Amino acid sequence: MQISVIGCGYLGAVHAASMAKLGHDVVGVDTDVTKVEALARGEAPFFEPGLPELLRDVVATGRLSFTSDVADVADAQVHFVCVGTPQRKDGYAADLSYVDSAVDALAPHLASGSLVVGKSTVPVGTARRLEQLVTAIQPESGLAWNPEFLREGFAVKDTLHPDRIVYGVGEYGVGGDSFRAEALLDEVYEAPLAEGAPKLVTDHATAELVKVAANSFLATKISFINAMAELCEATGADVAALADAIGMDKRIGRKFLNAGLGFGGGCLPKDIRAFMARAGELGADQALSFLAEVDSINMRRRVRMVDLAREVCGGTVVGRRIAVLGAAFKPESDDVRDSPALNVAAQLQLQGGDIVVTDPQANANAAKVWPTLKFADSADEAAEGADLVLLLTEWRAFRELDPVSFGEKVTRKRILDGRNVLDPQRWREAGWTYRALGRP
Ligand SMILES: NC(=O)C1=CN([C@@H]2O[C@H](COP(=O)(O)OP(=O)(O)OC[C@H]3O[C@@H](n4cnc5c(N)ncnc54)[C@H](O)[C@@H]3O)[C@@H](O)[C@H]2O)C=CC1
Ligand SMILES: O=C(O)[C@H]1O[C@H](OP(=O)(O)OP(=O)(O)OC[C@H]2O[C@@H](n3ccc(=O)[nH]c3=O)[C@H](O)[C@@H]2O)[C@H](O)[C@@H](O)[C@@H]1O
Repeated sequence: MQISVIGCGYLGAVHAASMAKLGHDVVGVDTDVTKVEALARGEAPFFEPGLPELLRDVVATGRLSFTSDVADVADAQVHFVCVGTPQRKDGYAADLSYVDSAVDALAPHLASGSLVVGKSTVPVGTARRLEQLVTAIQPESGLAWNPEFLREGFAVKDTLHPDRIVYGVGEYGVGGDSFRAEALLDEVYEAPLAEGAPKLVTDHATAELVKVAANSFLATKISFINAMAELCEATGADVAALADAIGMDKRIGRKFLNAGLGFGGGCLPKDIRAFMARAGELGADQALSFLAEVDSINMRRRVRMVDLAREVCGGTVVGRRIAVLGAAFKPESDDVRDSPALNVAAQLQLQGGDIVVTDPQANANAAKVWPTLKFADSADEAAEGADLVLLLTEWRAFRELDPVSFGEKVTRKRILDGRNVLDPQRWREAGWTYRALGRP
């Protein structure tokens, strides 16, 4: 099948390459010409495990190409919209300007019988509005919403082998027939469906809500355990043991109960805020008032880490050399959007600390956001002469540090484990002062 993917960022580049891997003929479209040129050479413009190999593989088959001109995709039967929906600068709502301009630019090129498929995360109601816009220009077309649940760091695997596939089909569907929209998507996802991925077909609004509800639930789970961490800190209890114990209840589950610095990234924080904003517009703000608490518990973790660093440094960080291990919002990613690690590093620098950051993949992106920070190529280099070490993104290289040899680099053996991933006993036995969020 001929497919286009509009917007080739973290989501779209992986989606385009994966669809070509499934055997489709795919054209990726992006307004960023540099990105298009890199992708056309088969180079991933960001770090994502498995993506470089996949891109090289499918670009070489000729099934995947890239363009910055949306007119080039007029022959496609299915068009996936994967552009960004960041938080607006003037509040919590999602900025839909990229989605609107992508669909506006695409609509005049839609062939009869083609389907526009939204994958970006949008406020409920967007699909219906866009469907009216699209069918006004090409009445023999339709629009479906097919939310994406991939995780950065596992994006290729999550796309090729999804936990579930959700289609939100419209009232009209292609040429007035919503079954046609479903049939086209079945053809796109033939391989994962044949592998047993569950499929859920619903209306536009439910599909849009499934996505933000899932991210809100994940965010709530993380803030729940971080609220327990606050209690643990007040009582001397251990949140890691608590998470293990409650997680053994199959109804609760241990996943997404890792307490620490909390959630960041280009999705969870902005999605819960956009969801609250949309609920307000719909007159249902009370229903989601708990998400404001989820957000503030999360943001408090960053403040707590900064306070703890100051406390361990004897009341001030002014002039203290602090090594920050991690800048990405999570391991296996170079994404620093709303990164808790980078936020803490920046706050400590603003308070007068002499901060050296190191991240296996995200140094360059972090330097674009905070050019005044110093960056090192390794944990050892960052730790040289440090008065304090902060582990803020749990890359394997940091989790596996040897406390004995690492201890030889620093001036003072003090470490704050912002992700609860080190063995406190081992580090203490090697002479370190070990502190973590939510642990005695
Ligand atoms: N990053 C992730 O892991 C996931 C993201 N999502 C959602 O997917 C959407 C995209 O997210 P990311 O890929 O992370 O964002 P991103 O910022 O990495 O990528 C967006 C891309 O769209 C391009 N673009 C903007 N306007 C365009 C236009 N008019 N025509 C063509 N290209 C255009 C940009 O140049 C950029 O390359 C968001 O709604 C996000 O919430 C959903 C699931 C996972
Ligand atoms: O909509 C999206 O873009 C995606 O958002 C998240 O994926 P992602 O942002 O890649 O990363 P997660 O693995 O969910 O982690 C998010 C943040 O939560 C933090 N986290 C995660 C788990 C945990 O137990 N504790 C915790 O603090 C991570 O460190 C990270 O900062 C969801 O997991 C995906 O299903 C979704 O598709």
